[in-house]
Amino acid sequence: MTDQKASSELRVAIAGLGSIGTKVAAALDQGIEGLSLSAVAVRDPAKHQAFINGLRRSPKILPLDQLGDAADIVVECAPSSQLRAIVEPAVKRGRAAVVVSIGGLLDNFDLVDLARANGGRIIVPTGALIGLDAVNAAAIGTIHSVKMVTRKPIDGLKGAPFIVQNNIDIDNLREPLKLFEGSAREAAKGFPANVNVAVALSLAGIGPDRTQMQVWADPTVTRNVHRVEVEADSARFSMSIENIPSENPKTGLITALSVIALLRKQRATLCVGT
Ligand SMILES: NC(=O)C1=CN([C@@H]2O[C@H](COP(=O)(O)OP(=O)(O)OC[C@H]3O[C@@H](n4cnc5c(N)ncnc54)[C@H](OP(=O)(O)O)[C@@H]3O)[C@@H](O)[C@H]2O)C=CC1
Ligand SMILES: O=C([O-])CC(=O)C(=O)O
Repeated sequence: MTDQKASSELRVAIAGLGSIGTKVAAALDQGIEGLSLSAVAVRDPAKHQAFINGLRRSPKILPLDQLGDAADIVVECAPSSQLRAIVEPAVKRGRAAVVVSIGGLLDNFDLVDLARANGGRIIVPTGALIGLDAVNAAAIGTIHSVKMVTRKPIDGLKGAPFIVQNNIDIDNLREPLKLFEGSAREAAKGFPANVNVAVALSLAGIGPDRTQMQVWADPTVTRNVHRVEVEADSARFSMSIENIPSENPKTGLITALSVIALLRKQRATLCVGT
């Protein structure tokens, strides 16, 4: 009986044990109905040994491309540069890949076809955003426009390629500065660790070229603030979220919780929200 139950469990692997990955691993280890943590991939095993030893049941440590051998669901929690190395082998094996570095998917969109051809799936959590359920629903009808404004504290933006390439000094800002205005696709190139939310929003709605966004460096805020306005034939809605940064100042604390909530839904009897 116990064995039967265990074998019907969905095995979950996590790629990357940083701000998001450690919280998702800990939640799985503490228990999510019908799921178990089977494997992790890390760049430097020694760095993460203490964390792994602290788990109740030690997962295997595997290379990125072997996670799909050990899991039904592979959760990508690494930099976007690693997205392809994580998602490609998983979906080739017909596994589900949960992707948080969703900005990285825009240049690797063939992975969606690869997943389709092999019975795999690519699942994007709402992450650090809000209201993708409403955007999904509105997209069944016609969405006329989606506009998003992101404001982040200086620490959350440091090192973004757009800032470095344009030689913008944000360290001494005293008031908010609009850094960027354009499409979600262009924003993802300039701010790959900052606007995954805009790409998720765009894929739920009218796509990365029609989704308009602004990025502000704002020394007056302490949270990562995202405001979205949607105009559709079914509804008009505005949503905003003020994320408390995690130990990684670019990443809001709620992101890991969103992934955990998504995993909980995989086997939950009562599911709320689309
Ligand atoms: N969708 C959304 O709403 C959001 C998405 N994000 C995105 O989620 C991703 C993860 O964010 P976060 O957890 O804060 O990032 P962190 O930098 O805290 O963690 C990333 C982890 O990936 C590890 N890593 C890097 N390369 C590899 C590799 N080759 N193999 C295995 N592990 C590797 C790093 O290892 P090491 O410790 O050795 O460097 C690090 O532990 C980022 O791309 C971020 O932009 C963030 C916020 C919101
Ligand atoms: O955490 C946030 O507020 C959003 C973020 O970094 C991202 O979308 O990449």
